[in-house]
Amino acid sequence: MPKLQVALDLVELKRAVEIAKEVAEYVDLIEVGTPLIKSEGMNAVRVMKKTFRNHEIVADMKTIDTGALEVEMCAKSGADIVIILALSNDSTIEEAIRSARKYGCKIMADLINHPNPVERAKELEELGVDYINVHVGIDVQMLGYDPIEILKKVVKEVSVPVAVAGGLDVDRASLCVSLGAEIVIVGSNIVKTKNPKESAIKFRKAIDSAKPVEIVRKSLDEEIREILMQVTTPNVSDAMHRAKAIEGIYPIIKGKKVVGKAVTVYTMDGDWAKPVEAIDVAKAGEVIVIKCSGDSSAVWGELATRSCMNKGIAGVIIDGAVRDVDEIVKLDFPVFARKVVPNAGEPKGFGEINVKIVCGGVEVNPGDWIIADDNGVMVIPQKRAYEIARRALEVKKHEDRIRAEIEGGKTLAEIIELYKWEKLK
Ligand SMILES: O=C([C@H](O)CO)[C@H](O)[C@H](O)COP(=O)(O)O
Repeated sequence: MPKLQVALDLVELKRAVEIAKEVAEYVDLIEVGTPLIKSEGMNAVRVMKKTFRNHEIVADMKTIDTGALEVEMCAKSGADIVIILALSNDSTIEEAIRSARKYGCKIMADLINHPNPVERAKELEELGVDYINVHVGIDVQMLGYDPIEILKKVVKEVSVPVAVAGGLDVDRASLCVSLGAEIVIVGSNIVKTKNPKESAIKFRKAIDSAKPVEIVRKSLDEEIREILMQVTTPNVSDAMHRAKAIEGIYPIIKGKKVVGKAVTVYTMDGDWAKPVEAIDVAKAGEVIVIKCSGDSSAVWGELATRSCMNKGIAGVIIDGAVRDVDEIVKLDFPVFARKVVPNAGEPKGFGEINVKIVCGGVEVNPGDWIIADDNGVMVIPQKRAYEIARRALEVKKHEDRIRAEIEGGKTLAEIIELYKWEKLK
């Protein structure tokens, strides 16, 4: 039977124990994740062992040196399996194995970031590791990779049990088992969900009735759009290390959300020629972002909005002035602007379409992704759009779980151990 391992990648031990209690019935192995070990040390392993006597406890040390010492520490603290890095020198792996045999635990070698994972897996088997873990780490997952293709190759080459990890969802977990994985490791998609128990039950079912599910990937743009529709501008800002929104630009209609690639416009105060011409340039689902040299006369109004809607444009962001807002509200179309005025300017045709602009202190290039909601307008550089969208989704998942814990009656400071994590001076 395939085994399910929950990876507790948190930094707070109390929360980790609570989540582990919620899911214990449905998982076989409980992993003290690397962040938890770094935050709480061997005490985390001890507490997990004492709390979950019927489970195998895995210490994700990611050891790369002093194999014997690190394995000894973990084994004495109650770990049944210690994860070391396949990238380690052979002597570290051999020392870890010797120590494991002496202190009575098993070694799982993690292929994370190894340049030749299939060859290394064969060597690791020769060296005598007990498990091989085909793993794509969290940062690399954010670039769009998963462990499936490497897993397919590794399972054909080794006979030690193979574990798999790396942002697995229920379908991928099921697929991995059908491909031959014996341990499925799941972190985020159990631990960071609102209801870890429900999520663990879904994974349990999926791996116990594993099927070769076909994973159909959408186009990159479709994936980005789909993810951004699920998150908020605060999630995106957090994912970008608290990046700022376009300053001073807010929605004309509250409760609207805009997601799409930017068609940029530079124009003079009140000169509405280029903004209106941009409607002909933009494709359905795109967002027109207009930088005006001033905001005393409107460059946008009701008729432009109607024209925009005919083309299926997702929204308009104006670093300048708009008018006819009563009509725009009736049309229910998302327009964000710096200022509302009654007077329009003249269509003179100064400016450019699809050039670099700077709106409210933020650079916007054609093709950058825009996400706008009641909090403001965030710009995501095109090159990093997929990664930032994925990271924003992780932020959202983390918040979903914290929200559920607040609903359980705790304070935010308690949950995230705020006082402990204040910067030491
Ligand atoms: O090992 C892990 C990662 O390197 C952080 O320590 C994770 O536990 C592993 O990737 C499983 O978590 P998800 O990828 O979130 O499922």
